[in-house]
Amino acid sequence: MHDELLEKHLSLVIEANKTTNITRISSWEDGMLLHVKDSLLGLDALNACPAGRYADIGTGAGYPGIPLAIKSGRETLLVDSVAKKVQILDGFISELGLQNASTYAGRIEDLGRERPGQFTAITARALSKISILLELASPLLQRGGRLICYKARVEQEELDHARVVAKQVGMELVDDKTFELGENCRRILSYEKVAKPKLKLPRRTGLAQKKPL
Ligand SMILES: C[S@@+](CC[C@H](N)C(=O)[O-])C[C@H]1O[C@@H](n2cnc3c(N)ncnc32)[C@H](O)[C@@H]1O
Repeated sequence: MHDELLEKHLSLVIEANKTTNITRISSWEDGMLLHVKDSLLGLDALNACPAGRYADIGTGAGYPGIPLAIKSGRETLLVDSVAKKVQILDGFISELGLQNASTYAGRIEDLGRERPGQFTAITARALSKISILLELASPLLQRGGRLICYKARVEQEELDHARVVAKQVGMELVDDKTFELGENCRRILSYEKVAKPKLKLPRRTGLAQKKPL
């Protein structure tokens, strides 16, 4: 049943992509590997988060958010700033009959202002550097909640800077695993909210990405 839903989502994505650009992946084989299998590599990390609401920030076509919503059963919010993508996601949710998923059309920073501390798990794939993800996720998370970052190869410089920013925004690296994914690799890093941020978050909308900490 779950696998059927995962496949149905992928076929809806491939179909929608013919008229609106929501992903650069267009073949079934690539989609099964680089969207479905890849998304599920973070399932253990998600299951390690405290019970509660989960958000996939910068979800695009719903990866990894929709496969993780299907497999975990968590209450899931799919967040994207592009209204057209969110409209397509709403169609996916209704076609798939997902009772536990909903969408937010807007910027992550605005969600952070509207629903501070309301999530126990956040995922982000192909969105930003880790330091930026930490800044965006911290205000959304309750203490003990986790940000799960899907990365490929990560330069030491990015990790070092993430460590500095994590301290500023009250987060700490708690898990770091690397998986094989076809010819590529996927590294999944989880950061836990351990303290109040040392600065007021979210900063003005756009600053996290335009003027990173
Ligand atoms: C490269 S896509 C990745 C999509 C998906 N996570 C994946 O891995 O296939 C990044 C997505 O993040 C969204 N995005 C970027 N910045 C955002 C922000 N500040 N708030 C909400 N969505 C954002 C974009 O609209 C885009 O759909």
